[in-house]
Amino acid sequence: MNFIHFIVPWLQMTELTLCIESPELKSRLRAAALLMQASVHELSLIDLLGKRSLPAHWLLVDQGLEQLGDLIEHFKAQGRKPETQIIRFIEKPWQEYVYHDIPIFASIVHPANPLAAVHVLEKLIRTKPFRSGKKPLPNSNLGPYSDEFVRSQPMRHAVSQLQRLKQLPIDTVLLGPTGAGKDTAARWLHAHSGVKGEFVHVNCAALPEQLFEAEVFGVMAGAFTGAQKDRPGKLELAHNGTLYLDEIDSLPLSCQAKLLNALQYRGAIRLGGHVFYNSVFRVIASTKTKLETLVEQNRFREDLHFRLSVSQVRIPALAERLEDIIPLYCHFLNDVAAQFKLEVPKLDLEDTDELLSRPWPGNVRELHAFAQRHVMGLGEPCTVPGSEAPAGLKQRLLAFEKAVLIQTLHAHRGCARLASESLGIPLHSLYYRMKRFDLLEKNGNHSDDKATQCS
Ligand SMILES: Nc1ncnc2c1ncn2[C@@H]1O[C@H](COP(=O)(O)OP(=O)(O)OP(=O)(O)O)[C@@H](O)[C@H]1O
Repeated sequence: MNFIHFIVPWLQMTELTLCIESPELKSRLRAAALLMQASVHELSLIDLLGKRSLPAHWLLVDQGLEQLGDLIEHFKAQGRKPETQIIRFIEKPWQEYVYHDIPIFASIVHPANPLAAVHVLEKLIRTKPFRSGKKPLPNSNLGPYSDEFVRSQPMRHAVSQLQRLKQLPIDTVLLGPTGAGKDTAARWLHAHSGVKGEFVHVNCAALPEQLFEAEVFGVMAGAFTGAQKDRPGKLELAHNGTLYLDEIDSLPLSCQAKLLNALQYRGAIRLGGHVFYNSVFRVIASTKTKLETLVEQNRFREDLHFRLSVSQVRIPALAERLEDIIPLYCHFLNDVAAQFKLEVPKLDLEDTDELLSRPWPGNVRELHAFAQRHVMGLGEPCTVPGSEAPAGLKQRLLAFEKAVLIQTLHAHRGCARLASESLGIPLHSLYYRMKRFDLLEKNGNHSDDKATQCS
């Protein structure tokens, strides 16, 4: 009730026109208007088309884009620029991302109750300009769990668990399919944990069994041929920080026993050494398969599973996160376009349908790659209206060459020397082409220093 008392005096001055077909939505909005004590008119689309100018400052509609287009054309034909702000109610969140030429001030997903309607209207009207129909979201600083793209229930649940766990120094297992965002979650937990130490990544799938002890526990000089210097292990490096055991489901049983001891006693003895060292760290482990299942199949030690699984968070597959797909995709389109100073492609309903109907076996990683290809115009992921291929063969070849350069530079993190080697062209020739396509600034430092660092 406090909320209503607070906003009512301000909203009393608001004039709303409802042009709403859905009876249910109409009654909710009427109730909302009553709560707001706003001045309300109700008009059908036909009534509106019969008028010479739009009637109120705020026009609330639930019409399709076609009818809205007719409406706008009608007022344009009258020689008047409609000054009314249109708020469109939509059924599904992703419809908001369909860009069009209709000047819609904002889109709201059907509010569930009158109070919610008051809340969204108040917020929108106050924060003008909230979102234009054409411009994608400015999102360069959004964290991975921004409300903008955590809309689905399974992901919201995962994020709320991560929020709870972030400052609890307990070991955590992240479960999820490839590319779903386990690494992202682990880094986020570390970054928000408030600890001073490092985030130390151990890729258990890529670690040969024979090197496990040397890598994880460290080595003393002379421990084996080639061990010329003392080298700290990952366990030591993670002191006061986080030890991230990526793909722990791939760790051989023999290594699991050694790891269990080290986790139990929070320390180890370097290979070839005699002194036990202690290390304080939090363990985060990621797995694609449930550890319980691996235990049942005798592929994972039960005691290690119990040791690690103090808490568990499941990062859902993208296919379970339908509501997140379009906002995430728009975020990636923006980011990639900003990174390479390219145009942000438009999306239409067909694109969104395609994005929502794909199975996404590679999850967020695949969606990201899809957005990269889309921005660079490589292998059209969706039909993009208004982005026809360049007319002549020469232009097409040039566009292709530019896209290949951008992709290669990106793959080598902007290192010109590695990119030139990968493309099989001399460095000076790569610089010449980068200059020609105005790519020199876009990829940051391409100095020889940088090139040397990349070796
Ligand atoms: N919430 C998110 N917001 C933005 N980008 C994300 C998000 N989740 C994942 N990504 C991106 O998706 C890609 C894959 O994510 P990540 O490496 O975290 O997945 P993973 O589950 O650890 O994959 P794998 O099991 O194959 O190692 C990365 O490029 C990451 O930046």
